[in-house]
Amino acid sequence: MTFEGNDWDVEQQRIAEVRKVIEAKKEQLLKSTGALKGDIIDLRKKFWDDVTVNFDEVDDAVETYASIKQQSELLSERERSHGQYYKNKKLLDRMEESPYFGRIDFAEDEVAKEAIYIGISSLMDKEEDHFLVYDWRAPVSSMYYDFEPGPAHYDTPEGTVEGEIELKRQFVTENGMLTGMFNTGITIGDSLLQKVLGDQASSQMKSIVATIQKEQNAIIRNESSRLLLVQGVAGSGKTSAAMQRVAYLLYRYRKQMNADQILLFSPNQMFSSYVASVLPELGEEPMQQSTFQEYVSKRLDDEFDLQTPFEQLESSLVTKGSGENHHEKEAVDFKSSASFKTMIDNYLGHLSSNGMKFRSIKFRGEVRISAERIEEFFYQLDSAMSMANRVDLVKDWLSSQLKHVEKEERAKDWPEEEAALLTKEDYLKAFQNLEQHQNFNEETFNDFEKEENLLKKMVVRRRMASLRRKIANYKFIQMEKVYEGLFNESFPQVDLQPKNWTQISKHTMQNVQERYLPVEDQTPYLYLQDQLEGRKVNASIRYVFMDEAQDYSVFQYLYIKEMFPYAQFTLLGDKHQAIYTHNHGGMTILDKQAHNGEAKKMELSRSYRSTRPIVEFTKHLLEDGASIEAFNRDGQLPRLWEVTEIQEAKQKIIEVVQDRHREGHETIAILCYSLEESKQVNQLVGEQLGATLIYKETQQFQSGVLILPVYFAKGIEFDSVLVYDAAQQGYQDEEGRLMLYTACTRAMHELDILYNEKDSSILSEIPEELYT
Ligand SMILES: Nc1ncnc2c1ncn2[C@@H]1O[C@H](COP(=O)(O)OP(=O)(O)OP(=O)(O)O)[C@@H](O)[C@H]1O
Repeated sequence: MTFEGNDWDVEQQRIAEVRKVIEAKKEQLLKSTGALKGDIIDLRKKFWDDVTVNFDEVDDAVETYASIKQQSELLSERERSHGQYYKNKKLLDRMEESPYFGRIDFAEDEVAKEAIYIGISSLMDKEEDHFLVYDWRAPVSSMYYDFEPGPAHYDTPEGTVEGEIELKRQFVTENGMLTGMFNTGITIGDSLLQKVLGDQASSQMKSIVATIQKEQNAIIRNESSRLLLVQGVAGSGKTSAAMQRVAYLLYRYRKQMNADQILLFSPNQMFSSYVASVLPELGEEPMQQSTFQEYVSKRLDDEFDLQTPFEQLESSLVTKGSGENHHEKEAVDFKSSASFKTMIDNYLGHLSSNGMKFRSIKFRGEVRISAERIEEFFYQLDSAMSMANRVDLVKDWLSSQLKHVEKEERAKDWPEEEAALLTKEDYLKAFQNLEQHQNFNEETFNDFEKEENLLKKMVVRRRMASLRRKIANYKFIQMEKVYEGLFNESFPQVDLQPKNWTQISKHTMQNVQERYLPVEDQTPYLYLQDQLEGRKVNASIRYVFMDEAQDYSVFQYLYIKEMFPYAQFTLLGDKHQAIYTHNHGGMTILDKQAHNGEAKKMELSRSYRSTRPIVEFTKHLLEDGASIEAFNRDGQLPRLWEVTEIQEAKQKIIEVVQDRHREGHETIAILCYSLEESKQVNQLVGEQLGATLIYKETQQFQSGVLILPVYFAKGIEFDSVLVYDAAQQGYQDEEGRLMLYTACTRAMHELDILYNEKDSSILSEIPEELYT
């Protein structure tokens, strides 16, 4: 709508005034920062001037230590404040560009009426009396997202405040100048959202605070649920909601919590880098981010050749239909389930009385404490104790046994021989050691016998260090054998076993013996290990977010949950994008039943990413896609291109990509069924298009022409998407359908689909008027 000149001018005038205040605050900040910076430089330069260094006597050393500590605390306190100032300055810079994005005029009654301006952070006037801008996360700001003009209310710690919104307005400001202004509730649809969604894709996710939708706001501000499940269709803003929720929680609990106490599990590293900029953009520190695979690798990489989830998926995709992976699928399904966890719990009960496997402790090639002795010691311990307690007692016992071994070894000849070969540095070290611990002076060190004893002790200690380390790390348990025992006939669990248990068992044992651990065995293996070793839980994390949650198995979720017992969980995902092998047809952790009903579930059914024609098209790829709503943004109908031979495909891809380039699109993805297919397509057109092949998950997301398998594109979006060979066999079953849906829903503005023979494919189910 057009505004009367007056309204526009008044708002532009206010922006200018607020910018002046921002400018003044920046100057003030700069002054204090300048002083601080000077302090820091000074402190660093003169660090040692104010420290009295004296190690002559013990008392002097203690004093020296205290004075260094005091000085470095002073320095780090100054550095921390400087960091805070720097952060505030960046926030003010951003606010100077665009001081606020929204306004509501809220009247509690005839007298108490206020124009509330909403921005990324709050701002007080010069006198620090009134809010010129309210933080979008403040209680009063929630009305901006939740209500159209008319009756409205918001919650405060003191209770609910009711009133009337008389005006709701959105602003677009660039470089401090008002470039757009919309009164909502009068215009049809959301003009600002239209504008934002029409923008080009970016290699970094953007914040959505100016246009958060009501249903997303409910997710962002939810505080009551310990477990929040968000099922949202592709492009409905799940990841966006998760990011703004992190920012909200950091604001809401700013006195009790910092960003290090929030952890996001993301699907892959490419995604991690894609979302990394959102929180800094909102003036917050980024939360911790990890992929579950990173955690698993850290724990098991030394011991096993680990399959990655992508390798698992690729292998299942390329062998699909060949009948080769039939048993594998059954194994994956079972090992991903809660039943398998129950089976392991039962197995732990069984291990309590027999079946533990230990490793003999060898030193210099000789068994010093045999596996049988360790086993005997373990099983004579009170079985009422937990397994982890008993294992710990074994560890203590072994450490003490090792002392005897050490003593015996010192009496042998080899330490003396090895001591003769010690370097000068070693001697010096020994001497210092002696001085420190035994108050020796130089003369007594010349005592030959003492010197020799000390050196022998040192030699033996050194040789035994790695053994001690191994014992401290529970390497005396033969973990891989204990895991194998789970699949052994001596532990019958008939009621829980799946149909092909014998075959599954054989295959698993073979893998473990070959030191290869497929994805489905990794979490169960870690779980069993943790139960035996009594791994410490992480008590500091308060919130855990799991994005693309449909891709985690029930077992993985239960494992993660136990790892963070004090955390509240937010799981976000889409059952229609469940393309991982363990989830076909089954329940995902987004289902309430997976949590015994103890969860709050919220649904997002409107898709914001893609244009209306793309959403209308993609929802027909699903059998139950009818409830998916499109946001009203215009665009071209998706284009289907029939090609019958490879040279024709090559020609078409080049033509389409060049057209999209000409139209001004920067991020163009050619999405393929598998990595194998991506490589073939790259061979075909990669060079000519200057395309980048994404072949591993650690690659950074970038703009340009990208060729990648669908599973790498999860969670990410592109201006234009070309799906290659969409009628191929692999896309025909239920799993394939979800993959094709995932692929097509990555497109923001343009969707092109290449196919060979569409008649018998899923594409033939789509009404013809939805594409050209
Ligand atoms: N309220 C909003 N305002 C502006 N943009 C939005 C809003 N909600 C979503 N978007 C945009 O829609 C796109 C999709 O959002 P997002 O990636 O968060 O969705 P998603 O549900 O996680 O998608 P998927 O499941 O397909 O990965 C992004 O470009 C995001 O910026």
